[in-house]
Amino acid sequence: MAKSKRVHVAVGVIQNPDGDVFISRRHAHLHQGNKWEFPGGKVEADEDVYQALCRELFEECNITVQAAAPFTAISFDYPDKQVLLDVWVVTEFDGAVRQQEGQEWAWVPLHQLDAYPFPEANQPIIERLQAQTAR
Ligand SMILES: Nc1nc2c([nH]c(=O)n2[C@H]2C[C@H](O)[C@@H](COP(=O)(O)OP(=O)(O)OP(=O)(O)O)O2)c(=O)[nH]1
Ligand SMILES: [Mg+2]
Repeated sequence: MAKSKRVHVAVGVIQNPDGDVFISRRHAHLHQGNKWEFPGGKVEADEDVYQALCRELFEECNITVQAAAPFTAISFDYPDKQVLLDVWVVTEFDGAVRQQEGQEWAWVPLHQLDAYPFPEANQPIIERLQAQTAR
């Protein structure tokens, strides 16, 4: 399949002061439905990935991102879709995180992320987050 078919997705890792990560459960009818996800969505034609991250996190979580750092990028081929997950750690934001799209949500300690079924592409993201805080 042509490389141009790959969907570029901005993904945000949002942590609270305890280090717990905010995740939501994808609606059943969507691609990778019922799996848990980090907030985010597709980069639109008129924006760069950081703009997409800010827009998606406002739309989905009601926060205004003030600063974020690139964390990792995962290119993954599902049988039905090719994605590039452009993952950022949100380091500063205004507002209180609130799921805006009726999805189930949770704040989860890093070591408990394995208990939540994520899309296959997320596995290296989760491992890397957990490795950072392993002691
Ligand atoms: N947001 C997000 N998407 C993920 C993750 N892991 C993963 O494989 N994906 C995939 C699922 C989808 O194919 C794609 C993101 O699409 P999306 O449905 O969230 O896009 P969007 O928010 O722009 O939604 P829409 O406007 O198309 O309704 O990336 C993840 O952790 N977070
Ligand atoms: Mg989304």
